[in-house]
Amino acid sequence: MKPKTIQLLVSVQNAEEAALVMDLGVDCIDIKNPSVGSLGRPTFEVVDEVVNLVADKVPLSAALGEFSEEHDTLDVRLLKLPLRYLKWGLSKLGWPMPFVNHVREVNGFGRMIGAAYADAKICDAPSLPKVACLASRLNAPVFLIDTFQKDGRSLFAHVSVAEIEHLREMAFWGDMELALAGSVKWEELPEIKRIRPNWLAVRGLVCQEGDRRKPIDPERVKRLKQLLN
Ligand SMILES: O=C[C@H](O)COP(=O)(O)O
Repeated sequence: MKPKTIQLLVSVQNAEEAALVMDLGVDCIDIKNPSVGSLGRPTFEVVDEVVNLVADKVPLSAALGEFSEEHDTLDVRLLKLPLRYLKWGLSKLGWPMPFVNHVREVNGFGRMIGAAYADAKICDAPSLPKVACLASRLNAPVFLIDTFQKDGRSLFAHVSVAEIEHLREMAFWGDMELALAGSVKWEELPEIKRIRPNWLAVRGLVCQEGDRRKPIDPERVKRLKQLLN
């Protein structure tokens, strides 16, 4: 039996990049503002433009920012858009009840991703296993491991392969898909293919010069797609 392919999610910062990666056949388009953080929130206007452009051709996701600092300023119109996935960063989140209540209030069950930071200690976020349990209880469709600090170090600088494999099992029993992200590098792709998450989520890797704030380079997307197959 042919092993399942790892699906590719690419984070875009505007409709132009969304059109580009849609043509290149990515499996999910994530909308974010990389210049304001790991899960930097895009404006409603940018998300709306991407939604109108992509329609229902490719599943969409949007980053909402860091819950502890930005949930008061969320433009609720974002939640009404047809986005398959939503993700809040959980840095500085001590007691998770306000987050749990928020997911209930916005009826985010089934589309709020459990986004965990591999460098949780640096940003005072709940640990990876804690987010995995929380996400499963909130009926999250996906458990994502990303990095908070975009300082050139990938998720593998903070979490071992054995830990990721354990988390993959937790995700499986929690009925969630596993997504890996966090400044992933070309030379780490064989390890990622060996771990075989459901999703690989990238931004920096497919941007010009590997810089997540620069525009997406189509050649890098093509190369990544080839290497994942
Ligand atoms: O959702 C995934 C992130 O956009 C990953 O970004 P990155 O590859 O620049 O760390």
